[in-house]
Amino acid sequence: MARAAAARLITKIVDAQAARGAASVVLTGGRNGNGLLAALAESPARDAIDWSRLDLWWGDERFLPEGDPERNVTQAHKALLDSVPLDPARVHAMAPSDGPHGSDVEAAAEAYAAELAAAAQPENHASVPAFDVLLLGVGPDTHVASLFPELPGVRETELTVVGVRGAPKPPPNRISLTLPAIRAAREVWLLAAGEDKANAAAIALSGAGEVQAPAAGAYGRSRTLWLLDAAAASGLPRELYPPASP
Ligand SMILES: O=C1O[C@H](COP(=O)(O)O)[C@@H](O)[C@H](O)[C@H]1O
Repeated sequence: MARAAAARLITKIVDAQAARGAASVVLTGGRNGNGLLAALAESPARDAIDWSRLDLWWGDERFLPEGDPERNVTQAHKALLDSVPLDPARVHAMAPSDGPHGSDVEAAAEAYAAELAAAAQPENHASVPAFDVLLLGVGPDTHVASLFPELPGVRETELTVVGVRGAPKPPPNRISLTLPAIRAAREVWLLAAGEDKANAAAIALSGAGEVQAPAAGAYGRSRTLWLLDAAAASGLPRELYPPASP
């Protein structure tokens, strides 16, 4: 799944750069997101990307000190970013808990919302850029980014970025794009690999509400793709399950 998703992402970035001069991708943390980045790092086709014309954003961040090994940005650097010639000014990490906003997670969220708004194209009448691809790892509890079932973040309809407190998965403090910001992306790709994602995929794709199953509320303006391996797809309703190959 990671290799297939990486191949798709390379093509999408190259196409966006050809069409619009630059591409923008929102990264996700977690096992599936980092697996995709590691597969991209290993792919010889990665050289087709003009890395200096790629904007990278994050869908969420674990609010921890700079360089903490559990931060999504730290893991992304290790998996891929340190090995490609990105323009550092185009790598838009969320603030750490020992950064300019200290431990104030709401202030850090507000600052990221301002950075997104400054990069938004006025013609789109949105307060975030029209991301080419927004990646989301689906958690076993159906969370996406740091929007967890029933927590206030998933109910947010005005703000584009929220501070999250009391997340059921450590660490409790996080920063997350909201569903309205996620839905401003041209394409949203949800990644689910492994048996522990089977229930989450089945629930989100069976008509669940987004407050109970945040993954159900994540979709893009032009396209929404669920990229699953066989184990994660094993609980899908029969009509969604791909026909067996001959
Ligand atoms: O904590 C997080 O978890 C989710 C999913 O992670 P996984 O390891 O279960 O694949 C991830 O999407 C999110 O970005 C991250 O902060």
